[in-house]
Amino acid sequence: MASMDELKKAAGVRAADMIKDGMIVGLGTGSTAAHMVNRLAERIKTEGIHVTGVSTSWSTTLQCRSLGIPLKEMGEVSHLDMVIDGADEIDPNRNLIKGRGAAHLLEKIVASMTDNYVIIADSGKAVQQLGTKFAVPLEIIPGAIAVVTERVKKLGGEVKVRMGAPGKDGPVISDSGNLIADAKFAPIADPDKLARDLEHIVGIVGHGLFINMATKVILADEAKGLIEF
Ligand SMILES: O=C[C@H](O)[C@H](O)[C@H](O)COP(=O)(O)O
Repeated sequence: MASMDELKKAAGVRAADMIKDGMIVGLGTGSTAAHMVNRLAERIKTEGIHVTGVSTSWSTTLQCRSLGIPLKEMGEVSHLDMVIDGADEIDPNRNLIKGRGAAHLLEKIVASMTDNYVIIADSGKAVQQLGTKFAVPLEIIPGAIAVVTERVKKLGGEVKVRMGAPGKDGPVISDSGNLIADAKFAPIADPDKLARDLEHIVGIVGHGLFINMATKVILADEAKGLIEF
């Protein structure tokens, strides 16, 4: 029986093998994206392909540096040939919840730079409706936490500031210096509307709903192998 990690690796390897020589590629964050980055490094070494990455977090940047993957700064580019990333929930329309690792704001900026956005995951991430298992991660300007909590409540969500244990006392602070919180909604009937409503709340600089962004999903399933849609 394949472990969860083996399934994530299968999806990561499949996506890394889609990268072509000469591409500039956005590299996501998380345990599944890490497998993709490892495979990309292996291809750069063994096949001699020239690929430049754009990282979505300090975590991925450090991994790329240790593996010798050349990187460009996010602020230097406005178009990417491809972006590959993991997700926390994926619905049948390829809408996503992302941000378990607090990287969703930078991941969304990078994802907005491509029309080739590939999501990789084990099949346990597939849901019929977003919000089934996960809360919606928010990135919030610290001084706006009280007003954001009130406004999100009016939309039916319960906001909890995410705590940094075991590696840090107090709240999780994003790579951009903002507070991370999670807003729990009942399964989300209209994710597109909720995404727009959250964008209208001053003080929220990013949320983990990724609507109509992914162009391909690769799911690794124990019984069915790789599923693409
Ligand atoms: O902030 C983290 C990201 O959105 C991740 O891509 C997402 O949480 C999936 O991570 P993993 O592949 O570790 O489940």
